[in-house]
Amino acid sequence: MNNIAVIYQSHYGTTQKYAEWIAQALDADLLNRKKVSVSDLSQYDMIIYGGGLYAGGLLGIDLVSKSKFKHLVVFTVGLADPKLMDYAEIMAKAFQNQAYQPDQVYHFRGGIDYPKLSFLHRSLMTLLKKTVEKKSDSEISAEGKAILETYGQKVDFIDKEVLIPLLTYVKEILA
Ligand SMILES: Cc1cc2nc3c(=O)[nH]c(=O)nc-3n(C[C@H](O)[C@H](O)[C@H](O)COP(=O)(O)O)c2cc1C
Repeated sequence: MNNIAVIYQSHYGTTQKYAEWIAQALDADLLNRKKVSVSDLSQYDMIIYGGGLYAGGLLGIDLVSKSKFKHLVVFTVGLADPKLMDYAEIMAKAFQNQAYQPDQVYHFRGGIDYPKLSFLHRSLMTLLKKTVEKKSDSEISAEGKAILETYGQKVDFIDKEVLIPLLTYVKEILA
């Protein structure tokens, strides 16, 4: 089997959980983005990078968005339902160099646990909720909808099954 690194950046563990499942299924190295630099990655045939979505940005993506790798697969983990989301703007911001894009991108749903949020994150969510509430129904984005539906609660949408397309793709490419 080829050398694969699964790298993640996660504040509250949902992205980390998906990364752990992927690494386990592919017998890959699991690395915390905060503990690696680009030079550590040259030994791998494939990099699978996963980051949590925070205020429309993909955590830690600069690690892999500026250097070229043999194979790069990216996954995002957010609160909004991926079936309702348009990720074009997020991915355009994450990969500003149009000439270099990941081979594949996947979007998974995480969760949120309000009592566990940091003061800063909880304040931000309160602010976001107030902004969303001022909008008319037709103006509310998928993220806004998810904030209103889950505000103040503990919700967990993580699901191992959603990884099947990513795992199938990687196995085919590196077969
Ligand atoms: C301050 C804050 C901002 C967030 N912004 C977004 C967002 O823009 N889009 C989204 O889908 N989810 C957003 N979320 C939800 C997180 O992406 C979600 O909780 C995810 O599962 C977190 O991943 P982690 O547990 O790996 O940190 C936000 C959460 C917080 C606390």
